[in-house]
Amino acid sequence: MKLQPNKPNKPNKQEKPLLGITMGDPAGIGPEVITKAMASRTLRTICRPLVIGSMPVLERTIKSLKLTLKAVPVKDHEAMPLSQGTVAVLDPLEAPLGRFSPGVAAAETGAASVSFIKKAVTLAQLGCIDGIVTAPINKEAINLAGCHYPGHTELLADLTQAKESGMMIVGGPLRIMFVTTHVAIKDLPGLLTQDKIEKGIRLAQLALTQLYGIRKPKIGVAALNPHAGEHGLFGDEEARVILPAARAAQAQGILASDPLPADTLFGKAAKGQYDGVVAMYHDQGLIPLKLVAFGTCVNLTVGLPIIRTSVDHGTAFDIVGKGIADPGSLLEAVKLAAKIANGRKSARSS
Ligand SMILES: NC(=O)c1ccc[n+]([C@@H]2O[C@H](COP(=O)([O-])OP(=O)(O)OC[C@H]3O[C@@H](n4cnc5c(N)ncnc54)[C@H](O)[C@@H]3O)[C@@H](O)[C@H]2O)c1
Ligand SMILES: N[C@H](C(=O)O)[C@H](O)COP(=O)(O)O
Repeated sequence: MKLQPNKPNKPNKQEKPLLGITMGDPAGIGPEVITKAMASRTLRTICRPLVIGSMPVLERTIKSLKLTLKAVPVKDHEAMPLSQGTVAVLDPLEAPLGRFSPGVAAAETGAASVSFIKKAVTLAQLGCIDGIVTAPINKEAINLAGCHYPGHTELLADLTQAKESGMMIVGGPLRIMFVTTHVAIKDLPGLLTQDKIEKGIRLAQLALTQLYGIRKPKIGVAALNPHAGEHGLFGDEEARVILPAARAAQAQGILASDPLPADTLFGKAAKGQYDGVVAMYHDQGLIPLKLVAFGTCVNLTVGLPIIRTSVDHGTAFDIVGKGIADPGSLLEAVKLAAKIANGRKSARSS
């Protein structure tokens, strides 16, 4: 059997989606969470998994965790072993990854993690896989390797030439779309523009309607400053850019709120008053998310031409090699990618 391009016009509804799972930074906990997830029965009931990563690293991880799994190499467009107990691995590196220090950011492992992502994107674009699920990269390491991106989100947007895309993270009762991602707090006021906030609201609307099937989602738009700026007393971003963006979205029929004090908005969303929230910056949305659901949240890039989900955690260098990394978020990311892929297959065949 070959890793053939899937036929978009004749989808096989019975077949589980084929998902490429990128290893992330080999010096982080990516290999461990992938290996643990591969050993669980759940994963194979959801999808046909293909690990895109370093073969020797995966073999070492299986050994150190004392798991009865066998890593089987897969070359481009080649046979794919799918039985329980085997892990199909596509290693795209020209030479096997050499020795490296686990738990340390380095150019070599950073470069490897970028190669895994690029390979997965190519396979998804060719239709050989139905979507990609990414294990964590280390942003410092990819930058040491000369890949000057703040994260997967922006790299994937460029690789796929997405017109409009952005980061959404879902977990527990919260679905949060981010206007900015990895930026310094001191640069935030200059980076928050009406255009970017409108885009965040549009992407939240897209995800909530198309992926979650909510016909008229209620979207809470977070303010930036304490008490939503208190009429200019604590900042003018609300009046200058956030309110105009919210009003522009409202004029298009989107049920977006005016800017709301962020300290109470997330609690309201958690109780179901909002279907999703647009957060102005990383920690504004990620602190509530990770407080209520760390380990089960899923990061989703909305607006890409390919399916991409990811874990809610990073490379966790402090626990590498200890055998205690939790694969929960990876399993949730696989479930969501498979659900989206199945939905698209059904839509194509109906
Ligand atoms: N999806 C991604 O690629 C992604 C996501 C988040 C962070 N990162 C990157 O990871 C690196 C480290 O970031 P960080 O230290 O802020 O966050 P982190 O998530 O790596 O670690 C934060 C804390 O959570 C713990 N932790 C994380 N994942 C865990 C798991 N699966 N099981 C048990 N404990 C876990 C760690 O041990 C650590 O104490 C950075 O380079 C960051 O940019 C990547
Ligand atoms: N902000 C995310 C988190 O903290 O979980 C993560 O760093 C996302 O990064 P990517 O753009 O690499 O998905």
